[in-house]
Amino acid sequence: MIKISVPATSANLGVGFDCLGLAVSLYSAASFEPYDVKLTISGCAPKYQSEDNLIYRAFVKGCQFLQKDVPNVKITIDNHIPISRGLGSSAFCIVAGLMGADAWFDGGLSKEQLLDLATEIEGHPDNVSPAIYGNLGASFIDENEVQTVHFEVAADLHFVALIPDYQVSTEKARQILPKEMSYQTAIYQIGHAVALSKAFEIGDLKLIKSAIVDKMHEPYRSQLIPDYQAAKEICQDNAGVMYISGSGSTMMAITTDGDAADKIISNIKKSFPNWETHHLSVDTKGATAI
Ligand SMILES: Nc1ncnc2c1ncn2[C@@H]1O[C@H](COP(=O)(O)OP(=O)(O)O)[C@@H](O)[C@H]1O
Ligand SMILES: N[C@@H](CCOP(=O)(O)O)C(=O)O
Repeated sequence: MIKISVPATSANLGVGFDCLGLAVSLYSAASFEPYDVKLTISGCAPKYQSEDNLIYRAFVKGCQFLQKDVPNVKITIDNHIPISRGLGSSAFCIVAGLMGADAWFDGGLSKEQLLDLATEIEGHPDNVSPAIYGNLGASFIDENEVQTVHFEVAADLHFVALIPDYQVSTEKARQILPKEMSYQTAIYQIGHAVALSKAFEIGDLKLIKSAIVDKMHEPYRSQLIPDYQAAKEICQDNAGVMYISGSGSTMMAITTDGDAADKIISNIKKSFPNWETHHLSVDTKGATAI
């Protein structure tokens, strides 16, 4: 049996819209086995148990790229990444499906090929890059070729995923964004994004706090998260800083102190007892066949 484990990913990191993404220590896995009918899928809601399933679609794309007939397959999902919450559940599906096909045929796909194929399906590289490589990825697309570089993140940074009990669809969160932005805002974003990447690498929380403040998507998307302001205040009151993870609804807190992370969790639980929270570290390995 082939089993692919993929880390959750937190995209954008504030100012790095569609470019920056971080792999974190929360994992989902998908297993692939030969079967006697075309397709059977378990471990997900009935609405995802069809040929439209994103893991299967990526598996088919992987087979086609390797010029192999798509085999009958049983897919079993062991899911821990909440769906449509801004933690890269779609990147998990895409990377797992492609790597499943590669392992099935011993196809020898390079990570670069995997990243190109995964980005083609996802449309943006910021989740799939760290899902494949681990760590913090900075990526861009040039004439259909995806370029990515990786930063190791300082080990003393703590991440806390604050996951509301409501979803935000990535599609809707992209539609509400303005079509243009000014030169002035572009200059602001570039300077902040470059400084933020360094701040993560050296673990400088003071610099993270000023560099992470986004003007490109977060002011618009915060309107889709009714509890954004309250969550932000809880993080700030407990020596942390917070950004919208991916397109939301998850908000990610960063601290340099385990006690502060625990305080953020207990205060969030008091105000929002139905939210899920996870105290996370950075995943350094990316997706693996296990
Ligand atoms: N465990 C899963 N099982 C089946 N489909 C999934 C799973 N996780 C994610 N998906 C697919 O990915 C979509 C969510 O993608 P998206 O809205 O981009 O959210 P996210 O922010 O979690 O990546 C779902 O609608 C579904 O098609
Ligand atoms: N850059 C994308 C990232 C979406 O991430 P997801 O985890 O919400 O799928 C965006 O912000 O739209």
